[in-house]
Amino acid sequence: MASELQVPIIDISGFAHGGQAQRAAIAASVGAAAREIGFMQICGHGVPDAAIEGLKAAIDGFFGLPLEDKLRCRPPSTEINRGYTGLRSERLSYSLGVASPADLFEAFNIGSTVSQHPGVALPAEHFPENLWPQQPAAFRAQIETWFAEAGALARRMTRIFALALNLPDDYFVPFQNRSIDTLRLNNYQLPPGDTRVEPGQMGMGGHTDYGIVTVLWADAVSPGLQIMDGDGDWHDIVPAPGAMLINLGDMLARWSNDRWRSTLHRVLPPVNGQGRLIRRRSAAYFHDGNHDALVSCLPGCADADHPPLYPPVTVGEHLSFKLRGSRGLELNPHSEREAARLLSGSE
Ligand SMILES: O=C(O)CCC(=O)C(=O)O
Ligand SMILES: [Fe+2]
Repeated sequence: MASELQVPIIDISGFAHGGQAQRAAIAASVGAAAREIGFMQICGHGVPDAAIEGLKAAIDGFFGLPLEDKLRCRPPSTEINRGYTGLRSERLSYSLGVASPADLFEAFNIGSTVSQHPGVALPAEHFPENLWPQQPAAFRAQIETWFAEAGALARRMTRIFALALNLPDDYFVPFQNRSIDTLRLNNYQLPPGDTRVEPGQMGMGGHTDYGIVTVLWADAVSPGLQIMDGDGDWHDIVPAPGAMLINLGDMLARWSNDRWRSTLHRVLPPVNGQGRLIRRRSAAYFHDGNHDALVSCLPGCADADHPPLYPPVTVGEHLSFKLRGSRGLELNPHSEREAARLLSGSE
């Protein structure tokens, strides 16, 4: 049985304008959560309630459309991480090279585009234009507001991370000033009467997030999100009222040589123990870093007893392998460490 794990709640409101001691105390709490769990709940995050209400309305409005309207927002190929992806079309565990049945979520993806960076040469594959639906009318404005708020919070977190790693607070800026950022709106909802769940099938299969940091808004619905601890046991996570979940991605695990965790997580199928359908929503903002940022072990995170665990990789290469797995359904052969953790975990 999965038990609930206390994910620390950290108030970061004093970070922007607080004194040195206050900033150091916040960085110490964030560093401890990054080391011990890889997930934290942030309050004092500065994201207005109205932006959260707008996000929820946009999710409800879009996913409530008839299927044929949603299918009109599908990208021309799975290589384009934009627009609508239907139920049972992705398999997140493939991003780690682990086979599983198709995931029981539908999603809508939005991201940074080439046109937002005029005069900068960026690879179109990582910055495709967005595929906005015509309806609901307010969707685009609500989602663009959320994208800006979550992106600002992600960048605020990277300053705190830098201090917690004994680096200047702007250390990560050269790795993130043209960052590939994507927002995935997730809707875990089976159509009425369709309670088919295959053995091992998940709402979203076990995976780590691919980039630097994820800002996750999620419904306080359980069973839902689970994270794996260091012993391979899964724990239910329900966000505290008003808190935003923050989890570290693979880039911070690689930079820190696994001192910090890119925690495995998954979402259980949207059906409760009695076979009743339960709906759950989430919005994951992935702050992934510049496509050409070369990520290798940070100074101070390796020594004779702790040699670097990962070869250097660019953000762009890493994302391509991961997305070819989860979206293209080609098992990723480059994630042995994380795959071994997923396979050794409890059911
Ligand atoms: O739905 C959730 O709570 C988690 C979503 C997630 O892990 C993701 O989109 O990467
Ligand atoms: Fe995730």
